[in-house]
Amino acid sequence: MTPILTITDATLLLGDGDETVRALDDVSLEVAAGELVAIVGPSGSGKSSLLAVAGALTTPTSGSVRLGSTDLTAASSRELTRIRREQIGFVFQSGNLVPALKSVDQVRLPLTFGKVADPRDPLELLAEVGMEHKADRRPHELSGGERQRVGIARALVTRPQLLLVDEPTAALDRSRSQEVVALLADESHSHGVATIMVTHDQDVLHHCDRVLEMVDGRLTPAVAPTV
Ligand SMILES: Nc1ncnc2c1ncn2[C@@H]1O[C@H](COP(=O)(O)OP(=O)(O)OP(=O)(O)O)[C@@H](O)[C@H]1O
Repeated sequence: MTPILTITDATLLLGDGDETVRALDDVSLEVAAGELVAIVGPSGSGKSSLLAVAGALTTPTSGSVRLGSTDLTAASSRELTRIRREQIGFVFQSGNLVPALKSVDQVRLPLTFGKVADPRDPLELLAEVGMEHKADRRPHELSGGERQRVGIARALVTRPQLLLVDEPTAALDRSRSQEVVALLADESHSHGVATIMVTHDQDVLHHCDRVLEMVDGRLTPAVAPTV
């Protein structure tokens, strides 16, 4: 099967002169449609850098990144902006919702930045993540887990091929964490989305199809899947 995301020999140097940090060191990764891949590893090991490179927010110093048939390392910044908006969904630590907007408008927001070929219906998507009954609520009226659900719906409204998720359970208790990652697994599997999730949370890894570990900018499949 052709992977959705293919990172080949990516190295990312950050900083300058004597202060240069090898944030990514010859990283290769393929993620297939419908696959949920977890990235674990110590603080400062390069996990955020990997998400930034996968999400076309940063171009690696060397190596290549392909999304479907598009080489992101060769694309113009205008093209990258379009790809990020239409083909990549981002989910952040605590939902990153806009304080003034109702849930349904949070989900609709990515559709207001320009034309999207085949958007999901925001209300249907809210129903799918179990939040249709709170479509009119604003973030301060929602729990942490509910905010994450809305954030996940917002990331999926453009039908992205790739979903990048940064520590989705950082602000959640154990049972909410399980629910949110189970939802991510379900959405990835049922809609064929290639998903990469960075997490420190060992308790949610059993929901993931693969677990990789980042150490000193290098990616290894060293972590045994936890059941
Ligand atoms: N803009 C920058 N300039 C210089 N060095 C940077 C920059 N951003 C990150 N780094 C360094 O690159 C390395 C990887 O950082 P990164 O944020 O990718 O790690 P991480 O695994 O996501 O960490 P955490 O779990 O704490 O979020 C670290 O050594 C960090 O200090």
